[in-house]
Amino acid sequence: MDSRALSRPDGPPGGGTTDDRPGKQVLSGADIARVIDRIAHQILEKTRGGANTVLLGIPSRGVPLARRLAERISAFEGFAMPHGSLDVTLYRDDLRRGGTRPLGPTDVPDGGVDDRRVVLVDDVLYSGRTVRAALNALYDLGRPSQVQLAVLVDRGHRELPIRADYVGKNLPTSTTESVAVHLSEVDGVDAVILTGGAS
Ligand SMILES: O=P(O)(O)OC[C@H]1O[C@H](OP(=O)(O)OP(=O)(O)O)[C@H](O)[C@@H]1O
Ligand SMILES: O=c1cc[nH]c(=O)[nH]1
Repeated sequence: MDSRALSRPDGPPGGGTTDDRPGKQVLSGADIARVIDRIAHQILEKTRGGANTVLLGIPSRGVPLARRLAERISAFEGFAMPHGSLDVTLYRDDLRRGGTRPLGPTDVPDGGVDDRRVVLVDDVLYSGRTVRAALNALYDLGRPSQVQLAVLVDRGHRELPIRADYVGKNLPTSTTESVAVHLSEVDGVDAVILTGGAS
C-alpha cells in the first residue's frame, strides 16, 4: 500500500479526511467492515460453504484482511476457516531494480495447499504484478485445486491478465493517484484514502 495520507476510521463518507493531510476518504472503517462481511458471504457462496478452502493473505495488509475474513466466515458458519499468509518478496519482478524489502511471513495452515482451494487476499489490486508473484510463491508450496483472488480495492491499470474473484470496491483511478489502505492492525485506523492526481 501507499501510506501518504492518514485518516481516522469514520471520517466524512465519500470525501475529505478527518485530518489536515491531503486525500479523499473512499471507505471509512464502517464501510470496510461491511465490505468484509459481503466478501465473506461471497466466498461462502462460491466455495460451497468454504469447503476445502484456505485463505492466504499477502503481506502486509492482506494478512489482517485474510484473518478478518476468516473470522467473519467462522462467525457466520460456526467452523474455523483456515487462514494464513504468503510472502511474495523473493518472487517480485523488481528485485533486481535495487532497494531492499524485508521478508514477510509465510504461514500456511496445517494440511498445506495441495488439492485445496486457495483464496489469495490483498488490499489493493493495481498492475497485477504482486498477484503474479503470489501465484509463483504459491506453486512452490504445492498444487492447489483452484486459486481465487479477493481484494479490498481494485483500482484498475492492470499490466497482466489477472482479475479478482471478489472485489470490495472498484475504484477508477488515474495513474498519478495512489490508494492507501489503512488497517487498525498495522496502522491503528481503518480507512481507504485516495491521494494525488491532477493538481
Ligand atoms: O497490483 P500491484 O501493482 O502489484 O500493486 C498492488 C500491491 O501494492 C501494494 O503492496 P506494496 O508492494 O506497496 O507492499 P505493502 O503491502 O507492504 O504495502 C498492495 O498492498 C498490493 O500488494
Ligand atoms: O495505489 C496503489 C498502487 C499499488 N499499491 C497500493 O497499495 N496502492
